[in-house]
Amino acid sequence: MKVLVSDNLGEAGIEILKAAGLDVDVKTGLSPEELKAEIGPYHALVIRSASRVTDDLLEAAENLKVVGRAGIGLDNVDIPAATRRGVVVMNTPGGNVVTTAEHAISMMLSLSRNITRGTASLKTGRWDKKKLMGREIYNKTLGVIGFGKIGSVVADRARGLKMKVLVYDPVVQDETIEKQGFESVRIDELYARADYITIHVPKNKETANMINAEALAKMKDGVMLINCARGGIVDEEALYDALESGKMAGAALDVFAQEPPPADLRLLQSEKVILTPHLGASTFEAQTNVAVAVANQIVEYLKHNNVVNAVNVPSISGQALEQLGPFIRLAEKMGMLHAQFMTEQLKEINILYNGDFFGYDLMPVTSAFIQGLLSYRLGAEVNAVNAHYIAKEHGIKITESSSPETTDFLHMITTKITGPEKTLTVAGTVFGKSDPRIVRIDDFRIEIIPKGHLALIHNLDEPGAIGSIGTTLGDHGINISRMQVGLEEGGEHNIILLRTDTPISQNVVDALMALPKVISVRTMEL
Ligand SMILES: NC(=O)c1ccc[n+]([C@@H]2O[C@H](COP(=O)([O-])OP(=O)(O)OC[C@H]3O[C@@H](n4cnc5c(N)ncnc54)[C@H](O)[C@@H]3O)[C@@H](O)[C@H]2O)c1
Ligand SMILES: O=C(O)CC[C@@H](O)C(=O)O
Repeated sequence: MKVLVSDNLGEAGIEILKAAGLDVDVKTGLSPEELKAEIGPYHALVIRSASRVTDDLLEAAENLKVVGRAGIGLDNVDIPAATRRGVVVMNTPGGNVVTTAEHAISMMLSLSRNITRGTASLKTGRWDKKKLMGREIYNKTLGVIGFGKIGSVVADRARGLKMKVLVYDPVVQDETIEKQGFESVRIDELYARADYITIHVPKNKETANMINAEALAKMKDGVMLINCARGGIVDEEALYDALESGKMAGAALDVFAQEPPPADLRLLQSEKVILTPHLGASTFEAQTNVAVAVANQIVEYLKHNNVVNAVNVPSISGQALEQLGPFIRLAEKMGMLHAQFMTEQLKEINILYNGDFFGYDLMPVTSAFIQGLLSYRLGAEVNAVNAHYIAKEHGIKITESSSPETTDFLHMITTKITGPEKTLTVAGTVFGKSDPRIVRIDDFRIEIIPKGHLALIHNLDEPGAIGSIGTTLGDHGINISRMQVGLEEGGEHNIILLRTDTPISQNVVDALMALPKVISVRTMEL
């Protein structure tokens, strides 16, 4: 398996990839065209924020299975396009949280005490002691917008500096914020009361340009703003105007609408602005953390099919994988079984989970079922990442429900496929810790390991029927390793489920069909 590292990645991560036996190439600073020309043979792409993973790039990435972002932000990745093409996109939340929070605090302190302006003026031979009068942050009010991983660390560090902290986050409950000792307020109150405002929200439709002229007008005179989140959350022109008018006393920016910012960006000329070139996550510690995390995640996925921290497929890891893994494998086989039975158009998929599935989200199991079902018809491009998407694209309705009630088994998955004319129900369970079994096909109760060559035969419930089937298979050199016979509801037909050591070819099916007591034969490969 080949891994391309197209942005700077901590050495520790590269070592992990190599130690896992992966073939690693580090090629940084490639233009989009160069990256497109290189990507073809690679199975994994490791990026930070410089490489752009566009639909166009993905089209050329014919072997790509996973994009790993050493860091959090994924605004340089076309996630829907990756999903459509079955490429897992993963990031490493957590690894650079403290570092970025510390950067925001550093920016606030630097801004308050004119550290950068003092440095610059001294280097030009000046002694601007009077001009560069600062302000204390002690007892001042910090408004934190976004109380996620980074915002909550910033709030905690600010408390340590004896600041009063106000928090605005429409998602986090007031009680959660208050329990941690901070005051939860609405946004306008934060604007009205804060001496410093620091932004820690993701950039999305709602937050793009959220700090615009209107928001700036609501802020306290002399406020200072820190943005170590994403460029484009702050309207750079409106910010420049607020600084020029004296409404705002200073701003610290680590991120820009365009990176690097254009040389004619007016903000670059303002004395009241301090700037860093997206350095929020740039410490040795954070880069080691994210490099190690992304490398381990890629190894887990490429070598063990274990998806960790993915943003476009339900992630599963550790204990969850141990407990759900057998059900995931069972569900995929059940999907394959359905696909071979139900040859008509698919309209609807219903999945019912009975029993206690250890409290886990069962989405990975459902995805595996859909993957098994659709990949049989549509080929290997259907995988757990894009299975839901492809089903939706084909107009197939999917409903999933679960009930803690157990039936005949501790855990049971019942899947029903509806086509224009027929329905098919298949149920399965796992015996012990990892022994999958199909236990029902429509009303036929069975117990079969979903593996190998199977045949389902309908025959008349008359003496000699089963014997003639066994003899015909034997005449063609096919050994039956397992046979189950059931009586269909109503009693006229038998259903025989056979497992054979070798596949049953079409000429054998024809020979079976020629037997007077055989009504139908369907073979399956699981
Ligand atoms: N400068 C850097 O190098 C650097 C490094 C890491 C992360 N980041 C950026 O920092 C930001 C925060 O990262 P995080 O890991 O803390 O994310 P997170 O997902 O843990 O937290 C984001 C928080 O913002 C809240 N939020 C969403 N919309 C909001 C809105 N309209 N108003 C107020 N709150 C809102 C969410 O509820 C969530 O609690 C992201 O934009 C991330 O890309 C930058
Ligand atoms: O890789 C970087 O330096 C950017 C980090 C940061 O913006 C992130 O989103 O994790």
